[in-house]
Amino acid sequence: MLDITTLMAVLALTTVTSVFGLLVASVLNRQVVAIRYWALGLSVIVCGVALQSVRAYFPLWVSAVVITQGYFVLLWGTRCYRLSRSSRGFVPAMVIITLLQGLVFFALQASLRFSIMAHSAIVVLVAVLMIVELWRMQIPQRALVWVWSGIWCMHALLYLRRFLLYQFDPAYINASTFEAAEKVEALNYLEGIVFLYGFSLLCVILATRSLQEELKLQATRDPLTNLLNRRAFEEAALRQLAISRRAGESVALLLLDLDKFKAINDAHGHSVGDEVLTVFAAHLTAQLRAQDLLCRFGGEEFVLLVPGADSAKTEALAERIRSRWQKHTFKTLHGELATTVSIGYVCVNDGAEQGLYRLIERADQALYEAKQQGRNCARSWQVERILTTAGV
Ligand SMILES: Nc1nc2c(ncn2[C@@H]2O[C@H](COP(=O)(O)OP(=O)(O)OP(=O)(O)O)[C@@H](O)[C@H]2O)c(=O)[nH]1
Repeated sequence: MLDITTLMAVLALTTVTSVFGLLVASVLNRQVVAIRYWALGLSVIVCGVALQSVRAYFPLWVSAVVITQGYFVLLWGTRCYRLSRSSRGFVPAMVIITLLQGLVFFALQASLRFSIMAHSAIVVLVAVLMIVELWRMQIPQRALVWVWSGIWCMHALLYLRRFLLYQFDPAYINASTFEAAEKVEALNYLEGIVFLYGFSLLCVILATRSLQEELKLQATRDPLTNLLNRRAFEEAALRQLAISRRAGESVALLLLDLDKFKAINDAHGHSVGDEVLTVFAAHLTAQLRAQDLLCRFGGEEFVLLVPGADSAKTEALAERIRSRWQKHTFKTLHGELATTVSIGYVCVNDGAEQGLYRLIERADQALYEAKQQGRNCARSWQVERILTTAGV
């Protein structure tokens, strides 16, 4: 049998090193909000355990509230991790949980057995929610989610066992002092050591993964509209064109340019201009299929690659985008604002033998035509005719 004093000393050391490691990691990974909560949660648990060790001066129910509170802070961190941002309402939520737990543990303070059972039930509940939170995320590295689940499952099972022992086993039921109860909990201390090291290591790995995702996003996305940026689009479009070429399928490329955008900026300010760009990006995204590639090409210009689209489909798509967009209105300080878009497109049936840059060049020529023809219209590079002149 393992010596309980040794186990407690190792557990204390583990807790201190884990908390220290997480605090350092939270300072180094400031962008990842979750790790701050995880570090804070473990620190709160450490404070609770410290209070427990000076129970001669502090009522035991206070340390029970503090320890279980720490678990809820960890849960809050995992929620922030899932949402990829700081979630509002942390302070009110924690105040409510503290009050509720305070009431429960204060009411149960006369019974060590029921206090320990309540403590165990709360830990089991939080452990289950910790697992659910991570599974709700679509993390591609499934191994991470499984290890996280394994660690929290083990923690939940140990506390469930503890709950059941205090419910049914006379040896535990009759342990009337904290010292006596501690002696039958060697397994919990042992698990605590594994849990703390495993959990803090996983927190650091998850934070690193989150940072990598963020960097990838910054490298491939336009920050204002969240569409593909030019570089990412070119890479994806070249890949798609090679696939289309092999399959011998048609492909369309559309260049879309918001009309008189400079005038919008000048009259209503840059923030309204930004709003128009964001809403236009959402307007386009809503009309596309998963395989279509949409990119903010620069300024108020967007490019769209539609695999498998023939001339008729492309014409219909361009017209749909154009006609629906002119119905959008924006509320501004100077009243309602409506904008229009000009579109130039090119459609090839031979699997895009011309290559990406040739297609862009041709769509650009068609767009130039559309602008020359008075804007708010779509022009094809092949068949030089205006699809509609509505609103011109
Ligand atoms: N608000 C905002 N404006 C931008 C952004 N990027 C580029 N612009 C502005 O977009 C305007 C583009 O103006 P122009 O290229 O003259 O085109 P236009 O006014 O739309 O005229 P036509 O294309 O001929 O209809 C410029 O004033 C840029 O400052 C952005 O991210 N946000």
